[in-house]
Amino acid sequence: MNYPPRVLTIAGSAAGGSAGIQADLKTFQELDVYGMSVVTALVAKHPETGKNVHMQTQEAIEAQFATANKQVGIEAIKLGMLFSKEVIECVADLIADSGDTLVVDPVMIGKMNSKLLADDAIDALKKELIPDASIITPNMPEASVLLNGRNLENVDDLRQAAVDLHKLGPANVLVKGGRLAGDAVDVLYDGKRITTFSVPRIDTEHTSGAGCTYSAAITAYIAKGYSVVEAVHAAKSFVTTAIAYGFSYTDTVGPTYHAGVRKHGEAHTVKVSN
Ligand SMILES: Nc1ncnc2c1ncn2[C@@H]1O[C@H](COP(=O)(O)OP(=O)(O)O)[C@@H](O)[C@H]1O
Ligand SMILES: Cc1ncc(COP(=O)(O)OP(=O)(O)O)c(N)n1
Repeated sequence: MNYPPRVLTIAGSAAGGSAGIQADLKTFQELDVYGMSVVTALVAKHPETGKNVHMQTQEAIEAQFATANKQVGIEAIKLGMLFSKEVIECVADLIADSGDTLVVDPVMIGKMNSKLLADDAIDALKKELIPDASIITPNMPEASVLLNGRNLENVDDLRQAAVDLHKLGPANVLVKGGRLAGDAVDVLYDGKRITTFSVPRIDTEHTSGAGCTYSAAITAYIAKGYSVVEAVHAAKSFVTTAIAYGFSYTDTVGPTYHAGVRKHGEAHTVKVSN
């Protein structure tokens, strides 16, 4: 029997279910890879104290990783919210010799404005994890922070950002243009060639967790044997359909619909150009 590829997300738990570990595992399931998790923190706002980020101990992080690694085995790893310098250093140690595909989503701030990376952790992310990544997937504000505050406004800015971020050492850089005016264009740079992936912007505010869903889908497709370009193409199509069927149970920004492709048939068409 052929078993599905084993994929691990190391990220924060988003209690509301739209992002983080929850988005990653839903995406892994939709794409038929075997999902496992290391929870670094719980993100959930306490109604009285207002405390939003509840860190897990280093011991708990190490225990989860050891379980996934020894009891199951890992083909690909996705990193999401790590929050602190200490967790980044711990995760860097844990995965140091893994040789697995490594997708780094440099999560910093959620769409609801929750702070998901401490200021003093940015340098550690740049030095300890990004250089070893198979691909990094910053959105525009994250790319801007990684480039020391550079202003990014249009697709040409995204192209230059991808080229400059590549100098930090990752094999591939995907800068996501979710916040561009007009079409939703993402730019991939592999050190030699720029490829752009574009879809018409969908008129919705329910995009919570879109970035997590996208990077989880990229991880899943690479684990299934796609090249990086093929994986980004397929993942962009998957996340676009998830965004198209995004919804909300309340009057706040709602989740993307991870089951969009399964429930509604064909995934969205993505224009790919060099
Ligand atoms: N309204 C939209 N219509 C279509 N695609 C979108 C829309 N908003 C974001 N995207 C796409 O969703 C993916 C996630 O991007 P983004 O929202 O920028 O990430 P993040 O959730 O990390 O902030 C990207 O492919 C981006 O182009
Ligand atoms: C626990 C947790 N991790 C990551 C995010 C950010 O998710 P992302 O898909 O990058 O963007 P938002 O749409 O949520 O801003 C999160 N919110 N929570």
